[in-house]
Amino acid sequence: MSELSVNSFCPGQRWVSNTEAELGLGIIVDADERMVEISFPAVGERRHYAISNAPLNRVIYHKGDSVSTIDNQLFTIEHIEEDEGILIYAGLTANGEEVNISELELTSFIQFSAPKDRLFAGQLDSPKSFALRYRTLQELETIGQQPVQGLSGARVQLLPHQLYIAEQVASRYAPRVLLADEVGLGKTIEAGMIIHKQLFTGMAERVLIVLPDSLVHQWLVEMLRRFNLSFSIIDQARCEAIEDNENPFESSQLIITQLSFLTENPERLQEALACDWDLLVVDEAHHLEWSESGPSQEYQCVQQLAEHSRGLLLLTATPEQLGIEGHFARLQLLDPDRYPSLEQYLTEEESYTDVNHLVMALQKGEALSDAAVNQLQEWLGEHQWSHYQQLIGEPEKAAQYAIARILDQHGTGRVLMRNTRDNIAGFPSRKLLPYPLPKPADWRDDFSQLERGLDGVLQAEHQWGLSWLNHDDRVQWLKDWLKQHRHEKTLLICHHADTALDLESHIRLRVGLASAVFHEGMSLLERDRAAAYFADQEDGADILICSEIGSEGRNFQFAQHLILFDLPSNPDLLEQRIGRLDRIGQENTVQIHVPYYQDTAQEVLLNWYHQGLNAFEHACPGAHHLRQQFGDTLDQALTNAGAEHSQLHQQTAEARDALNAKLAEGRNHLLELSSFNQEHADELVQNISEHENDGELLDYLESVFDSYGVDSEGHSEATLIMRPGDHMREGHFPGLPEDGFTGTVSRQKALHRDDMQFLSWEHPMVVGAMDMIRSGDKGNTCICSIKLPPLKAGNLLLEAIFTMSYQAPKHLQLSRYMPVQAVRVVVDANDKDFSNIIKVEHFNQLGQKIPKRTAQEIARQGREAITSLIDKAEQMAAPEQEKQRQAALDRANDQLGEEIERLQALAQVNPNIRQEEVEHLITKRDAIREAIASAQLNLDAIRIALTT
Ligand SMILES: Nc1ncnc2c1ncn2[C@@H]1O[C@H](COP(=O)(O)OP(=O)(O)OP(=O)(O)O)[C@@H](O)[C@H]1O
Repeated sequence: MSELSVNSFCPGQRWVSNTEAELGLGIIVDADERMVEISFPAVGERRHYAISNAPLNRVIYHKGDSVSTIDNQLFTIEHIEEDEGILIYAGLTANGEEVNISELELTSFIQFSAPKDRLFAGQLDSPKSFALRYRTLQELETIGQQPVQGLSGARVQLLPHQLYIAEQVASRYAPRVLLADEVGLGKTIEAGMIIHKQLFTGMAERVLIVLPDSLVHQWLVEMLRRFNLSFSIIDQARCEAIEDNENPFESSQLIITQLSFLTENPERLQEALACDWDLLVVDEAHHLEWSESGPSQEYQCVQQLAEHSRGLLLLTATPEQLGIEGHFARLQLLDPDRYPSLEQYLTEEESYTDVNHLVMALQKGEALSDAAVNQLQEWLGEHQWSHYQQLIGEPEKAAQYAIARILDQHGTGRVLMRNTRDNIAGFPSRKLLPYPLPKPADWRDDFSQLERGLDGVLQAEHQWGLSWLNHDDRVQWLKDWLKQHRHEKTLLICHHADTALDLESHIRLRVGLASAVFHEGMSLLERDRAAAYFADQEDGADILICSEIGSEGRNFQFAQHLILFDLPSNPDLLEQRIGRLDRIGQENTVQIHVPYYQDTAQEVLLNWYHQGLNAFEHACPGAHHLRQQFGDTLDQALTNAGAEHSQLHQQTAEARDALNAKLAEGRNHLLELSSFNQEHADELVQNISEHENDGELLDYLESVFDSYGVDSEGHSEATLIMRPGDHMREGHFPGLPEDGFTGTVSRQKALHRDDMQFLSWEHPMVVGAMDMIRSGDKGNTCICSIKLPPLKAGNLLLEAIFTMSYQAPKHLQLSRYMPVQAVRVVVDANDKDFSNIIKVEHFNQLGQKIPKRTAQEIARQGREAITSLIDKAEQMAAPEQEKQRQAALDRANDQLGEEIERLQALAQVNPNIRQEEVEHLITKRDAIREAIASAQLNLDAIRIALTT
């Protein structure tokens, strides 16, 4: 081809820009001795260049290349001729038709992006860009191999119990789980981590969070501030702003909405149901009431959504708050195969102690009695038993296998995760401070005669009606107390909004404290403002007075004092109230102040909670059960307040101890086993900590910023200020706002400084930059010179990087079986394999940049030699293709095989499992296998080095 005119410009010739590849294929319009004019029809632009340094490369196709004409006719070149400087390509179309096409007739819509095409089109990158590209692949490979992938970027303290649950749950395909940690242990954070990991690893794309009204803002802020996840709220206002026929739930991938919005607007529910969801998250799930007589509207709404979503996270600290049936119904929402009937569930609960004993024996490696072996065989079922038998030569592995199956299929199941304060060190204690007040003379005890029944006594304000503030001694007590505790942040919870409102205005006027009120009559915005005013440490409210809605989900751990102005009749609600302060981040003993009237039902309830359940100073896991067990006796005691009730307290306390012991032996221990494993959790923490702050990320970012023209300057240790530079290569840099931002790689700093973002390998800017580099072509071709003494001068060396690529429907999520794994090959003209001898660092350090024109000349003149080097490299890398396919297949078989096996085992005990379900999984596994089998190893980047 050397006789073809490659360097002189002639109108009609096709050239390409070296610096603006996106312009497509250009046509020379005019050329004289000094200037050349070129038009780029694909983008409708023209450029004028001085001939001496025009950044243009002549495009000459070669025999065997497939090219397209302006009319989109594809042909393969057979022969090339030149006619007065213009190339004529002769070739064959797909139908075998012979064509003669002038280069003028070729399509202008081409982009050279494959490394080989770019190299021969003279589009060469600097050694720095090549090094950055390869480093990006290596970093992606490291990230993809870490079990903590997706969990390390959140701006949170690394708490083992949360990381453990998040890792366990988020690694599953379409997880369906009830997160039931005790109040305040961080379920929102766990859910955030799970969502983030699923999104980060491509296992989920569309997420719907359904919340009680009062928690919308808090979730929105937590998701953004802690996880960089930007959710959109869909409510009435947003729907009105959206076009008539557009489904508002399609307007974003990440959506938060209110449960009440869906139950009150059936057409909106239908719109939500019309969408495809990967993950549905429902907070305060105990509100989804269900009983055999009929499910609540809320339950039905979530049930429909749950059927339309692959994954489901239900969050509640008090799963049994509204009854065991409701708890069961929610478990059934999550995993109908595992929880086919209430009856079976109740029977199973009875056998948790036996399950626990067997699991413990297996864990300790004890010899099993004949009875235990029979039991194990029965529980495992035929298929799993035979698998267990096969493993028996490796006792530990066999035991682990059996334990996992028993816990899942006969224990508390893999859908229920619960951590308790007992598992977690460092929680502050709680202290009850009761304040007895003499019973007023006009007190009405007989609540059967009161309009509000028991509430008329527990919520004393009802005794006096509208003028209650003048009569109720709790009000004076409160004023006195507040005067003694001025400027100590205090949360007061009472049942009714009206009570909260009356109290707040009274306190504000009479005590002169900065106060705020929080109740269901306020708009969401007003409530959030009130909560923020209370949270403000410098100019904020000293006291926040809440109605019952303040007792759920909200974060008030910066306060130490909780005043319970009345007591709820449900002990789970009591725990929810205390949980506002007794949560992660509380640094002091939580002081629970309870004013009450002596010799009234208030005193009876207080004493029963305290002496019977010990519910003020400790979370009481069996509270709901005990409330049911002692319901009648307690109700009687409440009507007979003046009597002695120590026997009831003692009986309750004994039952509590017995129940706790039973739970510890059975359910709770099983839950603990599946919800927490200290050793594994510590490994996760260590794994994240190890990679943090090691300088690698900042160093990487420096190279990226340097290459893409982003300005950055040091702010303080481990902290950078970043902003778009004046000479930024791309108009836009992913994740970098116009006015820049400050980011730190120090987790501690990020936790204390809201004005800084937490920079990690999972930060959107870092992910965006890596994605841009990986999917773009910058850095995929490079020609340099290298001096390596043993190698003779004047030879070409090729460093080729390959990665696997595949075409598969997104829902198969192939990336989780086939993470990035670059293959690097170095070869010379004698076919000698230097891959393990000349490392990438050698090239990076010894490779010298050479003038672009010279490099382009090398590419042109060395085309044949380079092509043959690439062919050789492809042959050398080829076996990796099979290896990577096999590794991906193994991963897919492991994960999906386990799921199929589980379903088959459950089907033996649960006739509801349909054969189609099993078949569906098998079909999916086959599709994944097929996609993996067609994955190809492709050339990602090439660097040619001329030895000197
Ligand atoms: N890992 C963490 N790092 C920093 N703060 C955390 C972490 N986990 C939880 N928190 C904080 O602790 C508080 C309680 O967390 P969260 O709201 O997730 O708890 P919860 O279990 O959902 O509570 P509830 O049962 O009341 O709904 C929140 O203020 C949260 O921001």
